[in-house]
Amino acid sequence: MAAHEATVDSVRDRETGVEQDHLDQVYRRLEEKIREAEFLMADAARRGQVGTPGALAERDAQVFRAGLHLNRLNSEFEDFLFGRIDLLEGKDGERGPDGAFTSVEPADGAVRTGEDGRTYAEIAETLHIGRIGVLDADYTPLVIDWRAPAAAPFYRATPVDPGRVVRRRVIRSKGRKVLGVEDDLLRPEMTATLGGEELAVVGDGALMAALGRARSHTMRDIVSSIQAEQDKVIRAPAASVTEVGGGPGTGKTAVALHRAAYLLYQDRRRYAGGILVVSPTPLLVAYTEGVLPSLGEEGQVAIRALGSLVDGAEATVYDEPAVARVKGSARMQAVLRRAARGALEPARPDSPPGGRRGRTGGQLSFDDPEAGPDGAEPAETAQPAGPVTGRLRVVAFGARVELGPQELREIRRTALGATTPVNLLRPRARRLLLDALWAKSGAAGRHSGDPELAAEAREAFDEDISGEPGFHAFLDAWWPELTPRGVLGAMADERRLGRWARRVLQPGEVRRLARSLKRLGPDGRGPLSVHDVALLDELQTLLGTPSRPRKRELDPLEQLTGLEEVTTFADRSARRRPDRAVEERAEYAHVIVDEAQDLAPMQWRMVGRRGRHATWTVVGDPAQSSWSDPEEAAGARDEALGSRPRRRFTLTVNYRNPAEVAEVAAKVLALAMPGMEPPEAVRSTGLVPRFAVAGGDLGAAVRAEARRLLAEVDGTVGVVVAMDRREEARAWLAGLGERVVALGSLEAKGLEYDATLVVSPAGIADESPAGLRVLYVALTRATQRLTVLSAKRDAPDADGVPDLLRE
Ligand SMILES: Nc1ncnc2c1ncn2[C@@H]1O[C@H](COP(=O)(O)OP(=O)(O)OP(=O)(O)O)[C@@H](O)[C@H]1O
Repeated sequence: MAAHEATVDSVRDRETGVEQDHLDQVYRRLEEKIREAEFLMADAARRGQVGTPGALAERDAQVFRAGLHLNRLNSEFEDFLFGRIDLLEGKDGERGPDGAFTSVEPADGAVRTGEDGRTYAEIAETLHIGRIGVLDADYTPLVIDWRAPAAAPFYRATPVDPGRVVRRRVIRSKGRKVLGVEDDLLRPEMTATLGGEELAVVGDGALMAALGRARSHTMRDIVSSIQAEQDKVIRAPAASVTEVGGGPGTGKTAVALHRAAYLLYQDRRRYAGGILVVSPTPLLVAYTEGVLPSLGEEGQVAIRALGSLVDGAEATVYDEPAVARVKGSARMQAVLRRAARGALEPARPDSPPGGRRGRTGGQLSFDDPEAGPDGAEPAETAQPAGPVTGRLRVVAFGARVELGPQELREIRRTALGATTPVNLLRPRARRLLLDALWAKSGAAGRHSGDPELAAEAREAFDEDISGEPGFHAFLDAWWPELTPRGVLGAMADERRLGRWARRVLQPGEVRRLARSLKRLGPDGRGPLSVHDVALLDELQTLLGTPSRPRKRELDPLEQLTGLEEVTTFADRSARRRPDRAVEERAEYAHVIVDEAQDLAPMQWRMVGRRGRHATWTVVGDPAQSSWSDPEEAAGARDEALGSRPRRRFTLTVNYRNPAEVAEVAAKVLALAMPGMEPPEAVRSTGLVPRFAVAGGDLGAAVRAEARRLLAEVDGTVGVVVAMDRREEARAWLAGLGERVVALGSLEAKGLEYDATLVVSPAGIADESPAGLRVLYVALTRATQRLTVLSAKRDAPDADGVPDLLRE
């Protein structure tokens, strides 16, 4: 036995040494490339001193390329090299651009059958797979980029369909040191030789080793162990819409992120238009945002939480479920459309119209246009008259001309008759006012016989009136520039909101919505919820932004030399905003939606606007949806994705939860979505979930159980409570260290922990109509251990199993 172990160890050491030699060779080559890049930089600097425009432009281009190259080479990734495949001879002898042979099928004579009936073959090609491709000086591939076609067999080959792959090896390394190797034999029946020696096989299960590893608060890439069904999604063609379904832990998020890196590799030029990854929560953004840099991709991908999609807005609060249901509903479109127009009118006679930007109006030479007894629209004219009354008076051609409330109302109605965004209608409104004043002045009649004279007189009239400060002040107050936040703030007035929501929302819904929007304050600047952000985006579209002349401040040196046309890579990098690698774009070339099942209709509209001309990858699991009206959301999703053809994939294996945890979660799935099959858990740990019951002091019980879990696992512990218990739970866990976090049920989405403590399942299930699905999410976060802690309302049995989780 001891002798056998010694042999295994020596094979392992020898094979580790083989890979160490290869990695050393790779680093020698990388060092050469770094020296080349540095030389290019220095050379470019010399050219810069020559100073002719041609030399400067050339310098810039060279510095840009060399800088990019250096950046990539200098970042020493963990697991830079992570894979190797040993291949049979291919059918045709052609090499691809990465230097590897292209054929997938073995050549006819690649495998011999011996007299003993066994099969034999010689390995014809060995490829190493890593995060970026490296060619030797003679163009032989030292490392193949994981996204290159030649790397696909590393992920795709299975014993049933091995193609040319005989042995697949996962190499573990740190910096420049190879730590170990793990092999899979794809043709175990075959005796294969490499350089005359029989192919060695080391270890079993690189995937299992990866899955068993302790978790931290950031997600790792899965580049060395992507599974075949996942690889198909990652490499699916970019065109139109790719939809990916699959239960918890099947790798949907991981696959979506790897797909972003793959698409950039495939067609960098096309995706220079940017890739947007939309995540439901900032916590999930923080958890996932390190994955792309670890794959060597940063610049073109923006990962944004739903509450951070609108420039300048950041959601910091949650709405209670009943309010969220109203704000997220597609019905809000109609309410916002009316609010965007209705907010032009003052709420009260002594206050400016809702949401106006800028000036206060000062001494206005006009009267409140909405006052007067003859309102054709009683709802909008219900404002009592006040210090500002409803008339516009100007002096033209020495005579007073006046427009009364009814005329002004007519003019506004005509101006609003166009579908153009409200703020962009101001010039039209101004023109209509001038038309009306002109007509009323009677001047048109005086020149009726001479159109040329009439046109001249009209021009002079317009100039006169427009030049009057009183006319400007009137226009500013009567048709102010509205802001989305301002309109949202105006909707906090229940009476006005009631008018705008008539026949769309129920009175109870209006009351709840207005109450919630009070948080924004009268100017709309208060804290926003995730759902408010989608409303702001809708309003932005309805209101529009009038164009303003842009001032660009020129560096005095630039003015002298015209040098602003020539910048270096370093200049541009320095100008980049430090907090956001990618400038906020209005639209993207590809949009990836993670946890798509959670998007409310208004959020789909917001995301849809960012991908009107994009290709899409949409990943999600309906069984985990926290949105209460899936049908309404499906309609909005269809609208956002349009008529593009769809390609659908389903991931079937749960890589996160051990079978013991998955079994408990499946009980809730059966209640939440009867008939839906859970994904199959890939491993089992023998660690049965614990059921505990809290006595009188729930906080003490949570703290004690969290302590116990912290002692049992090396990594993280997530404590999931109902949303309204979040603050309390944070206090319960105070001082227990950074490995443990308290999460509201909606915040647990997409995350995972070594151990999870789910507190009062019934409390979570009763939170909203989607509560059971939210509970299913909570129960599927653990990679090793799960404890369910019941309170009285959970009606636990003698074993502590709550009512919801019993057979
Ligand atoms: N091929 C793989 N190799 C190693 N780990 C994997 C693999 N596929 C998935 N995992 C791991 O499984 C866990 C779950 O993956 P991920 O979060 O992407 O799943 P998900 O389908 O998005 O889950 P959920 O629907 O619950 O959010 C992660 O830790 C991920 O790294």
